Amino acid sequence: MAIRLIVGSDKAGYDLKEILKGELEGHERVACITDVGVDDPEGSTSYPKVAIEAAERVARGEADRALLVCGTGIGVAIAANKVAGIRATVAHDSYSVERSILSNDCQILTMGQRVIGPELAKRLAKEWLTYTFDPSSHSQANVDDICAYEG
Ligand SMILES: O=C[C@H](O)[C@H](O)COP(=O)(O)O
Repeated sequence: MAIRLIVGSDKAGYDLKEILKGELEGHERVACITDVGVDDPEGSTSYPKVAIEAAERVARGEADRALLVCGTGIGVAIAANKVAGIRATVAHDSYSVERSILSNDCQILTMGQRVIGPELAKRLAKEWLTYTFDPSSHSQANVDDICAYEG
């Protein structure tokens, strides 16, 4: 099933967010893209506010996944993980991107504009879309333990 995707960033991630949005628009695995900001390179909304807005939309079932960018990818991951039910991680390599879905069933992938180049980021984002968590895999029990802690 095609993915309803959210993208978002602070100003430190704006350029890469725009590049990734452009790359994924019209992708066969993407049903739609909702951009929760920032809307320009000087946008003043903080990374926690953008990340929490995106994560809450995913948690409410309004979108399936989010791709968030800040300077490092760390801040948006920390903030998104504060939202109940959300599993978010920064990843800048192919194996971690794969395992974020297949091991951890993460709904949110984050990247850092100051860390990764745009061509690798585009490739990883497209790879990310090809993976689907298998609830019959052994990894489900691990994810269940995370969910059980959240209550
Ligand atoms: O994780 C935080 C991000 O990298 C953010 O874009 C920049 O945060 P800073 O300005 O506090 O370094």
